[in-house]
Amino acid sequence: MEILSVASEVFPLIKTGGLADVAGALPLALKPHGIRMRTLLPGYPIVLQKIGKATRIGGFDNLFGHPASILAVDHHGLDILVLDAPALFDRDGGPYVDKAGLDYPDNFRRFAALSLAAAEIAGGLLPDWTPDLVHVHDWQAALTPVYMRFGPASGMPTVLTIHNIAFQGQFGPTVFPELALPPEAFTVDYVEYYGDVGFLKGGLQAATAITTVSPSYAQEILTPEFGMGLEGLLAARLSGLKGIVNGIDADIWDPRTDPNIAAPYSADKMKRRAENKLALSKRFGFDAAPGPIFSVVSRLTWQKGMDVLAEAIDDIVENGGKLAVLGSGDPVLENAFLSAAARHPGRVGIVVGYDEPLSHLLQAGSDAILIPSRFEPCGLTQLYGLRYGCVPVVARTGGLADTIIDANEAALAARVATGFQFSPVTADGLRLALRRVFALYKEPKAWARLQAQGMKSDVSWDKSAERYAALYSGLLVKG
Ligand SMILES: Nc1ncnc2c1ncn2[C@@H]1O[C@H](COP(=O)(O)OP(=O)(O)O[C@H]2O[C@H](CO)[C@@H](O)[C@H](O)[C@H]2O)[C@@H](O)[C@H]1O
Repeated sequence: MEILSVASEVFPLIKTGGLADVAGALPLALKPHGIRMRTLLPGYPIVLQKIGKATRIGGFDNLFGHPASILAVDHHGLDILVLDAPALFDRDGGPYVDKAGLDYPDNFRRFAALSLAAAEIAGGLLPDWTPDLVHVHDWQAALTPVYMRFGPASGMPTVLTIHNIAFQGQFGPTVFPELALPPEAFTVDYVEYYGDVGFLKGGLQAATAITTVSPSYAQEILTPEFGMGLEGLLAARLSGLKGIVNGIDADIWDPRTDPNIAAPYSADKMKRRAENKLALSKRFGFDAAPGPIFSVVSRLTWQKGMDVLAEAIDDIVENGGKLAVLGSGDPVLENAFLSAAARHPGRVGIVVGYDEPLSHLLQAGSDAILIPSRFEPCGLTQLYGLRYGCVPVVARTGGLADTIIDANEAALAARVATGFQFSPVTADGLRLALRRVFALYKEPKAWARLQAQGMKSDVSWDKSAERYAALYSGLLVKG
């Protein structure tokens, strides 16, 4: 089976969040199922630099006013197609925002171009390859199924995966004439969305099947609280909606071989984990007092409940804990953590920014990772935590609820607990959970069992890749 995957970020070429991890890991996980997945992404400068020499296998004389090429390359086992369109992607800032952190004003055009290029590939642009099915991710690729409906690949099945319904790619109606879509696409059946143009909305209407990244989130987005305005549309498409939980790349995230950590360890050789805790303490300037280190690796945003955590920091310190934060985002929240670090020297530290190697050391060296998200489609950091014996403390929502087994008395007695869940997502809710964490941490045997149980959890892609493979096969049979 030949599949074209389309995403705006793909690890290890470009990553700003979990989408990249998934888009980079799924193709490898599908290989044993006889599926060849080629992944199209934009040719940002860093991507072109990382791929090095690539072959031009097709192109456009005029893609939204400019020439563009499709480059092909094998990058560490990933079959990569790059849309090299310098007028759209050769920019100084990040993939979506400029150096000042502002959205590029032509984002609608940049990601419409990605989607149109994908639809053209599906329609036979490349002389030697057409896919059997197209799988697109998030709003940046969501117009692909819409373009396909109006082009030569109109009969080809498509899958749209929602990684976060909060990001919808909504633009004013004036962009519509620039999208090279026929007038009938500006209707409620396609991209028209309360008078605006909705990229995700159009994709949800046009895709053959819709998935999201956990079964609980698939249910939640049917409600007004989590659906962010799209709950009605999703309810109408219920038979085509499925939740498939993310896995993790077990080679990149392996404490036995991870080059980013201070000392390797495994479930049966946990002693050396302490060296990582020491290295982490040094990196964050922590004092030598005993007690658990809590970590955060996250965008610092309201979605991630970081304001709630900021309120509970003093309690962590009063109970003898420490907090190491890696992240960036909302300046108000960055400042809240910076001032907590100033208030509690040796106990609270924050690295503002994005640091992939440090994110590994945090999983290997801290005792527990805090994920107090208000909503979480899947979440990956709790899965990394499980694999690294870093106990996840999570809000009971979305994929967090699906992947962590709360250490309540019954689960502890049955030896199936893997972390802590709490709700509601308030400072008091979190404080109650922290109280349970501190109590269990004081029982080294019980704590070690919790870590061991987590490390035994299957966080690989195996089962989920099977589910995607079954979904694709079903669509192809129907098609
Ligand atoms: N400052 C930093 N430095 C280094 N690494 C950092 C970092 N901040 C975050 N990361 C890394 O970025 C990834 C974030 O993963 P999340 O699951 O939290 O996804 P995110 O909310 O971005 O995306 C959405 O997509 C994913 C994938 O489907 C869903 O799991 C999730 O619920 C949904 O919100 C992790 O690999 C994490 O280690």
